[in-house]
Amino acid sequence: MTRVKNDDCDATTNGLSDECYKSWMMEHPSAITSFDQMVSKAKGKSIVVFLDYDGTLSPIVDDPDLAFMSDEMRSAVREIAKNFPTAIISGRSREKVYEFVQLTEVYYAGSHGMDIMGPPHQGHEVILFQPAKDFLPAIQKISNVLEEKTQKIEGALIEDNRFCISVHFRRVHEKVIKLQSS
Ligand SMILES: O=P(O)(O)OC[C@H]1O[C@H](O[C@H]2O[C@H](CO)[C@@H](O)[C@H](O)[C@H]2O)[C@H](O)[C@@H](O)[C@@H]1O
Repeated sequence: MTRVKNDDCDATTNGLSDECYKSWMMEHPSAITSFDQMVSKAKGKSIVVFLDYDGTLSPIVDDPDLAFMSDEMRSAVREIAKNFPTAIISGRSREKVYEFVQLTEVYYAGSHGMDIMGPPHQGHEVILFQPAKDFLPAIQKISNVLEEKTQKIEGALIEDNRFCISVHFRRVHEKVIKLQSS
């Protein structure tokens, strides 16, 4: 198969082309289908596990407040964290992800990494990393503008993720989205 250079693979409104997607998959194969290769490459190396939350540990649902994780999934993550340092990275606020996950033994990176907290480790206190703290007033202003701009759009929802903001349009009718973008 011909490899397509990453520079030639910009995401378009239709997503990546088949060619680009296949090429990307060659470089980033599924851990499930390449499990043996992954294990052999990991030999002698330190392994750290990074997990996404929405759509990975929880199903995608219409209401972001109802994206609950199953007990089975929670147990699986707990088992992973017993064996490897484990982090959950999310666009959500760190507090919200913790509310869903409820595990003290993992690292949480909320707001796309702008709010990182590590578990207490070998007598040390929890690690907290919040590089965008000074920008909170500006982020709040942006949130207010977004609230104002979207309040008349039926189904639109603003989610305050502390160091970043999500504008949800999953429940906005397709016709309204087309109208707004034209
Ligand atoms: O980095 P992630 O943890 O994947 O966060 C990305 C966004 O996830 C959430 O939104 C997505 O899941 C919702 C619940 O299933 C769904 O309703 C929404 O349409 C998805 O985009 C979260 O609510 C956002 O704040 C995150 O940015």
